Amino acid sequence: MKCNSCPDSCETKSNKPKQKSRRFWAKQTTKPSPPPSNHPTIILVGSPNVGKSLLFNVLTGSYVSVGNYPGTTVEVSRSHTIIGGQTVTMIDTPGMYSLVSLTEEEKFSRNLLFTEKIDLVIHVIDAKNVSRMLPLTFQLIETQIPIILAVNMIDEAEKLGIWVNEKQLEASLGISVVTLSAIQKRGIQTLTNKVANHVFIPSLSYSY
Ligand SMILES: Nc1nc2c(ncn2[C@@H]2O[C@H](COP(=O)(O)OP(=O)(O)OP(=O)(O)O)[C@@H](O)[C@H]2O)c(=O)[nH]1
Ligand SMILES: [Mg+2]
Repeated sequence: MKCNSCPDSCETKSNKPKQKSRRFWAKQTTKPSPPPSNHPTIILVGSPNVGKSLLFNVLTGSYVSVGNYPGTTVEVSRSHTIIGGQTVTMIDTPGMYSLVSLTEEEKFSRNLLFTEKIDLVIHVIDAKNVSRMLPLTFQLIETQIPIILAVNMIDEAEKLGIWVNEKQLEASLGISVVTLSAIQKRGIQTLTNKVANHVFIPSLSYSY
């Protein structure tokens, strides 16, 4: 559209090239689900900026972007890895605060839980803000998909004098809990042991 009061080169509102919003980008790049494989599927979910992608990289040896700001991940990443001697499919997701989702990214993550055959959810939370992140844990428990609560960033929490009692949390929530630091690779072996127990020896898992 031409602007009547300015030279031709003027960019009126409607002439301006439209920028791709992050939501648009997320919509376009999230790949459709691949055909179902026989491997157990494990999905990493949680609020933005809690370390899901770094944990995904540590667990799978892949490289997906990690950044110190919420919303780094805008597309779903998948990778195969060996846990307990067997192949599993691991999925990294955009951050979400709630299953009652509002943003496009949150909807992607939530929909994956209900459209794919998920064998285990790893809910990643920040050890510095456990109580703030538990509402999503409760919502995930309600889905009845087996769940492990991964309390990440214990290195930062410890510096602040915050100590997360894994056993106490397990007892009060009735689910497996692992405290870890993805950046220091602490707690990773405990996590993979618990993942293997859930996925390959379901009788050893918690029942809700
Ligand atoms: N100190 C510390 N930093 C961590 C740890 N895990 C992740 N981080 C840092 O936290 C920031 C966020 O990590 P990401 O893996 O991008 O977080 P995310 O949950 O994938 O974030 P979104 O993609 O926005 O949902 C990065 O700067 C990581 O290096 C940890 O255990 N300790
Ligand atoms: Mg991420």
